[in-house]
Amino acid sequence: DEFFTSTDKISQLFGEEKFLLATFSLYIDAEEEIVKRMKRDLLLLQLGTYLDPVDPEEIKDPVAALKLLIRLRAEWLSIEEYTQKSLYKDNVYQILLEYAQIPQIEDLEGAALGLISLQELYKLYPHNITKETSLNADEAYIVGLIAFRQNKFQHAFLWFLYSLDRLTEYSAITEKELLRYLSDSAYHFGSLPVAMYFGQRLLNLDPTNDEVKVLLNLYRLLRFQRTSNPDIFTLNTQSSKYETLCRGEIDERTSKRQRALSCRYSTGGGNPRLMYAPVKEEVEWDEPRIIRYHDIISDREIEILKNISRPLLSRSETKGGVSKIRTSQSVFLKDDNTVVARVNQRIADITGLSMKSAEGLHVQNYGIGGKYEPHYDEWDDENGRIATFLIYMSDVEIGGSTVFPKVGVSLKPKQGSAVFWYNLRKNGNVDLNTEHAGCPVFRGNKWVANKWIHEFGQEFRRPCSLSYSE
Ligand SMILES: O=C(O)CCC(=O)C(=O)O
Ligand SMILES: [Fe+2]
Repeated sequence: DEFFTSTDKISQLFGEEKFLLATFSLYIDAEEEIVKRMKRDLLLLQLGTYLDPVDPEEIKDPVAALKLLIRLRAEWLSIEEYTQKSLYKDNVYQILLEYAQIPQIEDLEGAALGLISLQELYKLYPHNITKETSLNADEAYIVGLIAFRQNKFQHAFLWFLYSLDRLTEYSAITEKELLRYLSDSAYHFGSLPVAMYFGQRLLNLDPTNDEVKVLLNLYRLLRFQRTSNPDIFTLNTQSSKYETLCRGEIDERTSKRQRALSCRYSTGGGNPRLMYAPVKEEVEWDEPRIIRYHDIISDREIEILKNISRPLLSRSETKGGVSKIRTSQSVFLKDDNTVVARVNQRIADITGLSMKSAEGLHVQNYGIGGKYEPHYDEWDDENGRIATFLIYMSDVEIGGSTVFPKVGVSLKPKQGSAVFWYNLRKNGNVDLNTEHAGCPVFRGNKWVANKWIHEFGQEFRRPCSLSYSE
């Protein structure tokens, strides 16, 4: 409205002024109320970390790692809700918060799926895997929800059940929501009586819930049409050879054959650099020949390699790009660093192969349940990956072995040691028995470094053969 052209209108403004100031005062009260709420929420968050601390040492436990991701994300969401509404736009703290490193939803999903793949491999129930670090009802619900969205209905069911068991008055998730998810996941898994049981419990709590009434009627009808009724309470997954090996189940024949293999000191065929410091060489398998070299890299060199790699790590890829079959981060290091160059030289000395056409040293760190499913290192190249030199830069407490499912071999990571094998036979064909995998890491931080050695330059070092069988 226009005021200056009418004194009558101007006199109305007196009332307006009173209103303005009174409202401003109320506004400040409301802001104060928000500050109070922020302080209360901060206290709750602090209390949460105090009562249920995550120890950085414990991150090698997959549940502790997942818990930290879930909590950080939840904390961030509640802080963000306030700061986005804040009066003080773009103040320094808001900017600092914006740049904080917060796990994304994909992190939670990946971590929960890593956990579930460990449960599948080792047949672990939620109460088994949370022996060291327990999850509260809300955290367990999140794991269940991620499993549900990935159609892993049995695991979803078991996690919802675990959550229901831990429900308290402080939980954000409610009994009704959990019962609904329990019923739904049992239905999708195919266990109709269980779906009906939890549906009925929900209806008892919430008698006016018409949707559940409809569902229960549907389940009753379906019950007579369906024949199978799988037991949702018992984990019963079928295992491949890869999974059995990862669980550490080695058959008697394999271990007998392994015991017959030998161990010796080697000078790399009289290499002057190895004459006075021969390497400890152990034959891990005869066909394909897999050799383990002990103490070929020092703890100090390992620390240096980890330190230069840390800021450069990014999600490892496979032939088809980023993939669920390979969950690790890695980086190819350039040869200009002295430690990298020294390690390259040592590999050349030990293997007697030329590093001229080799790839840069590839440092790799695995995540929660991190693995690399069975694959060949050779990518059908003209100048193929003739051999692999795999250095273990850490021990792994549980899981994380390198396994060869075709021949039944399992190699346990041992810090400072390396394993070596030829991917290609002398006739240039891929040795199909060199298919291998990095097993899911169950507990520990697994670091490895690969050196992929290529064909070009090896003509006189590893003579070719025209024979079909060599
Ligand atoms: O981590 C392992 O044990 C195996 C790694 C591997 O096979 C690869 O990176 O190609
Ligand atoms: Fe590999």
